[in-house]
Amino acid sequence: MLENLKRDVFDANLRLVEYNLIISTWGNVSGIDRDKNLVVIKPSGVDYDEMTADDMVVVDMNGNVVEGELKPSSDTPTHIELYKAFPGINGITHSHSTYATVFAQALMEIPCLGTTHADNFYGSVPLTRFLTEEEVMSDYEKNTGLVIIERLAGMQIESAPGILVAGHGPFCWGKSPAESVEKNLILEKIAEIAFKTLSLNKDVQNLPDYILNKHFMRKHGPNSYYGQMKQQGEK
Ligand SMILES: O=C(CO)[C@@H](O)[C@H](O)COP(=O)(O)O
Repeated sequence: MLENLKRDVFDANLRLVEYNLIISTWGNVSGIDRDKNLVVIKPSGVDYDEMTADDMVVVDMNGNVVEGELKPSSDTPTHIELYKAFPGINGITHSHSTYATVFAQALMEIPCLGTTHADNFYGSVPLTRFLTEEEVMSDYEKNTGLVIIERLAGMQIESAPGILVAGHGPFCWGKSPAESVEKNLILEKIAEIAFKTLSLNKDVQNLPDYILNKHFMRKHGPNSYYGQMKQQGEK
């Protein structure tokens, strides 16, 4: 079942390796069939060079395996919570890409210091809080999804196609599994540039709002959430 989506998810997972966003079996990419309300995700702990499209695991929105011999990614509950909360996304990538993970472990949002950042993220790349001990012990992966949703409350998903989970790493999303990987690649480059910029000048100021707005609106246009808000005279 869902052979085409399995192939898309498989190809997207291989892109994590191709783009050097992961090592070992770190990270995972999933996709969702919104008509069938089923998620396809990478199997847990399987080497990418041994993985096949047929190994992709199909789960329902409660995380129950509908098809697949292997155990679904350990982060499956996180992916499911994000799909439930954000109906506009159809692909999710989680990795431990180096510079994004450095900011996540340093408990720092990635400040908007330049135009390539402004083209892709409206302002700083957000950071979640740590999960509480109770959240970790009760349902770690589901609660990881819930703290992401909590942090993004009031924001538009297109304005921040990715987030940093405190002490953990980045989660990114898009209209497809492939797009969610591209967002992680962009996030990782933005994080690297910001890290090196701050290493040169720790007191550097953020990009002025008028440049941020120009770039974000040029890329996302007046029909985007922020385009409409700007037209209504709000931030
Ligand atoms: O976040 C983590 C571990 O911190 C996971 O991304 C693992 O690194 C990969 O787990 P599987 O997808 O293989 O279960």
